[in-house]
Parts: sequence; structure tokens; C-alpha cells
Amino acid sequence: MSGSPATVDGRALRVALLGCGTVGSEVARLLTEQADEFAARAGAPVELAGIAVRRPDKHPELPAHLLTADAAALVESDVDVVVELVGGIEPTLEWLLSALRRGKSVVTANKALLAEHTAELAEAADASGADLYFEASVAGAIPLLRPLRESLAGDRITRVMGIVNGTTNFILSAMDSTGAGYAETLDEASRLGYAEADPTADVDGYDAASKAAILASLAFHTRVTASDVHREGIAGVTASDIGAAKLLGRTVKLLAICERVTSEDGTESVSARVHPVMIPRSHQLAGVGGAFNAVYVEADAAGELMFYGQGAGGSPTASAVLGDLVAVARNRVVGGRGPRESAHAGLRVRPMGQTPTRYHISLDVADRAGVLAQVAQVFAAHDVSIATVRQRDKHSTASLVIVTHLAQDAALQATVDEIGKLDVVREVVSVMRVEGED
Ligand SMILES: NC(=O)c1ccc[n+]([C@@H]2O[C@H](COP(=O)([O-])OP(=O)(O)OC[C@H]3O[C@@H](n4cnc5c(N)ncnc54)[C@H](O)[C@@H]3O)[C@@H](O)[C@H]2O)c1
Ligand SMILES: N[C@@H](CCO)C(=O)O
Ligand code: NA
Repeated sequence: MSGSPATVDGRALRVALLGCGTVGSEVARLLTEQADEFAARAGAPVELAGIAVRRPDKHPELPAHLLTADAAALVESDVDVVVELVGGIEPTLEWLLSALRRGKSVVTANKALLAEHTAELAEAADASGADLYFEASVAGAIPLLRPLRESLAGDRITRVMGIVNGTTNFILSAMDSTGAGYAETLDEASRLGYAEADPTADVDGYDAASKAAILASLAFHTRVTASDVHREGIAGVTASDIGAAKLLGRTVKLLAICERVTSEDGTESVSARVHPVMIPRSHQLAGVGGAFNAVYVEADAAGELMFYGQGAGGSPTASAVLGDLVAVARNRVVGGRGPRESAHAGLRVRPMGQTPTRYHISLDVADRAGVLAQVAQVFAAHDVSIATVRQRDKHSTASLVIVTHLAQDAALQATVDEIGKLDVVREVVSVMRVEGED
């Protein structure tokens, strides 16, 4: 590391690594193997000062003198930066608050923590002048948060929509290509190692909802937490839904959708939601297969932007962590700070029921005169306008496929509930929200 200038306080940047699992082990490896490159890029040597893991005795591959099970003590020791790759909220929140209060910068991939506690973390960072970076927390390797926080800071973002969970995208892509049901596809995903032992956070949409909260907060300069995000997972997606989507030239994706919504009186609010959506097969997000992520951003001046790449995995996620670490080191060298939390807009978060959405509804109905009129009347009673109706005759029943115009989600739900109770409706085959024009 000859010739590298030291940090502002005259020495190498000392890094505490909390967690050395899938992501942490890749960070440790790359940081050690490429130490000279990091020193050159950061403007100061970057030194691994300690590694906290749950069981140090299980890590013969790591230098024993660096290992500890006491993360809290490592945070309090003589380190400049804490890289947190443990996950979870307790005790991680305490460690990171302790680091920030002591003026130590934090780099984390922990979306669950950020989606609930960014405000506290950002306030602690501001009080001490430390940095808080978290590029790896959403869409792994894909540079997305820095573009939102910095490159687009001069624009007005209207929408961020995308595939931010690899596990569910893998499952839905496989259901689309094989026609198989959800349960058997989840088993296959587990067998191949894509789904975790406990896949709940992924398949029930918690992981994507945390990421949506982070994206909405940055895009709309407003504090949005995971509990503000409407969340539906993929466990209810059936082979019938996938089949119905195919008949319409669509496919099903689990999307995080964060929008700036303007009311008739001009008041702005934010909508943040995660749920399965039918999108046209020609849509840019439809071609995103397997465990990849893709996020589509719309801004007033920039227009449409698309971010695509690997959203998970040890080495792709480590790429984002190390980029943040270099940024922190550079800030230390020149004595500056990275971007602070920007929550000045403080927009209201709109409840799902008041969010404008469009529905696809597929029904098996009795094949006789007046049925279509009865169904249409229910839509009219709820002030829901129909965009298209397709009818196909079966044996004694007919299949009706209805796509609506935009309406309040609560009105659409009420319409579906009432239609299901009509005598002439034999079966509600599929109900799902749609995005994108046909
Ligand atoms: N794996 C991915 O693809 C991925 C992608 C993006 C973000 N993330 C996030 O990165 C973080 C780490 O994920 P991972 O997949 O590497 O997890 P992991 O389970 O593989 O590793 C966790 C590490 O934390 C250590 N640890 C657990 N409890 C500890 C304690 N009390 N004290 C000290 N160490 C402790 C474990 O020993 C282990 O080394 C999580 O926040 C996760 O959401 C992961
Ligand atoms: N479990 C997550 C990891 C990346 O955050 C996924 O499947 O996308
Ligand atoms: Na990212």
C-alpha cells in the first residue's frame, strides 16, 4: 500500500465486518485480495480490523486474530467504519446506533432494518457527522439507490416500479414456462437452492415490501416504512392465474410499485405496494427471468430509466457493499460526507383502498341471455369502468374476461366480492391487478 495517502486523521481506514456469511465472506475475500486496488481507489489503505460472527470456531478459513463473537465490543473498538452483514433488527439496530453515535460510518445491506429504522439511524448519523450507505439493501449489485439519492436528486421522480425479489421471480418465471402450480414450483426452487430454508420473507412479500419502503423514501423524499407498504405475496398465485394471463398475452410478476399520486385538488401523496401483477409480455419487466431484478424509474425530466442485473448472491451483493465502502473512505480522506437522509417532502402515504389500480377478472358464467348485463351492472354500481370484455363459449358455461380502467382499489375489491355472489357466476377463475397497456 505504498504511497497511499492516509485518512484525514492520518492512518488507514479500519473496518469492522459484522457477519461473514453469504455476503460477508465475499466482502472479506475481495477486501483482502484487492487491498492495493482499494487503497488506490479510496485514497487511503482500507484495513480489515475485526470480523464478528456468531461462532468463531466455525471459521478456520479466517485469520483467528480478527474473529470475535462480540459484535458490540468490535463496534466500540478503534474502528472507523462498520460494515453490517448480519441481518435482522435486534441486536443489529443497537450496534449500528452505537457506531453512528461514536462517529463511525456504517455500510449495510440490511433492508429489514432500514425499512423500519432509517429515521433513527439517519438522525444518529447527522448528530455525529458519520455516513450511512446501503446500496446493497435493494436490488443487490444493481446501482439503484445512489442514482436515486444523487444522480436524480435534481429531477422529480413520479414512479419506481420493479422486480426486487429474485426468489419469487424465479418461482413465477418457472410457473409461466412449465404451467405448474405454486407449491410444486416452490419445492423445485428449494431443491435448486434458490428459496431459503424459511422462504416466508420472500414468498409472502416481506422482503420486497422492505425494499419498496426504501425506494419510496428515496424517490419521494418522504419517510415510508415497511408497515406503510401494502403487501401481498405469491402464495395465492395459481396455475389458473398464469393461464388467464397467457390468454391475454400477459405474464405474472411480483412487483414493487411506488408512485406519486396527485388528487383532483392537486394534493400529492405516495402509494407503495407489493403484489402480483399481470403485465404484457412485451413489457420490459416481462422478459426479466430467473433470479434477476429489474427496476423501472420514471422522472419528469429524465423520462424512463431501467436498471437491471443480479439482485442477490454473495459476490454481486458484495460489489455494492464495497462500492459503498470506497465512498465512505473517500469521504474520510477529503473530510466530507455522503448524502444525508432527504425527507423534506413529508408526503402522506395513501392507503391501498384509495390507490388507483386496474383489475383483470376472469369468470365462468351461465351461458344465457342477460348475464353480461347483470355482471356489467355490478361494475357500474361501484363506478368502475370496463376497458375490455372477452367472451368464450364453453359447454354449458361461458368464460368472461374483463379488464377495467383505473379505479380506486377498494371499489374494485367490492366489485369482485359482489360479482362472486351472483347466481349466474359459476366460478371466479382469476382476479389480479394489471399494469401496462395491451
Ligand atoms: N444473501 C443475499 O443474496 C443478500 C442480498 C442482499 C442483501 N442481503 C442482506 O445481507 C445481510 C446478510 O445476509 P447473508 O445472506 O450474508 O446472511 P448469512 O446468514 O449468510 O450470514 C449472517 C452472518 O451473521 C453472523 N451472525 C449472526 N448473528 C450474529 C451475532 N449475534 N453476532 C455476530 N455475528 C452474527 C453469522 O455468523 C453469519 O456470518 C442481510 O441483511 C440480508 O438481508 C443478502
Ligand atoms: N431473498 C432475496 C435476497 C436479496 O435481497 C431475494 O430473493 O431477492
Ligand atoms: Na443495489
